[in-house]
Amino acid sequence: MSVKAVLALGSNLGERSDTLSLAVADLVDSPRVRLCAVSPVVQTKPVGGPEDQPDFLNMVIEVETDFEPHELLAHCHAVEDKHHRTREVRWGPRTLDIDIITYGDLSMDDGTLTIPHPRAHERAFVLQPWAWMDSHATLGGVPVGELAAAAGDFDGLVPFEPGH
Ligand SMILES: Nc1ncnc2c1ncn2[C@@H]1O[C@H](COP(=O)(O)OP(=O)(O)OP(=O)(O)O)[C@@H](O)[C@H]1O
Ligand SMILES: Nc1nc2c(c(=O)[nH]1)N=C(CO)CN2
Repeated sequence: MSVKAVLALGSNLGERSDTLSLAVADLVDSPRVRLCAVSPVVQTKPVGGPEDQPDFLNMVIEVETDFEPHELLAHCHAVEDKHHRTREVRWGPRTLDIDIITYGDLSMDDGTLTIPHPRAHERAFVLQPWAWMDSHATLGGVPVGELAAAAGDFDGLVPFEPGH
């Protein structure tokens, strides 16, 4: 049985825009994942972690998949690893981060995987591109555009214009 899932991607090291494009292609380069929707890319101020790290590019995608949640997480980690993701500093700079935001209407927390993502509701860098991708999307019953506007990092977000 297939389920719709929302994935959030972020990059603040290297060729950020290329990395996001390649990562989307890698994520859907599986017969078990189908791309349904892609958000605009936004440039965002880093939230948490070291203050001197570069700005992020962020985006979200919606996929349809028959991966179980942990299989999908492993698939995301494999794509992160392909793009040389390292894990040294919590919320530190990274070439690529992929988070599972929602998986159908599943709610789970088994210590390794929490769905919906536990910080998504307070992150404009996830919520605003999501609202632009899907104007009807809700999280916890609230329109994601409303959550984005109320998020502390909303003012640090601008549409990304390649070449600027
Ligand atoms: N919904 C989720 N999506 C992705 N990873 C998750 C999720 N829930 C729990 N995790 C766990 O979080 C671990 C750390 O993930 P990661 O290194 O991407 O964190 P982070 O991006 O630095 O911080 P944050 O979790 O705040 O986005 C993963 O290995 C995974 O086991
Ligand atoms: N702007 C921005 N800040 C972050 C991001 C991110 O993707 N964008 N990811 C984090 C950990 O997942 C922590 N902080």
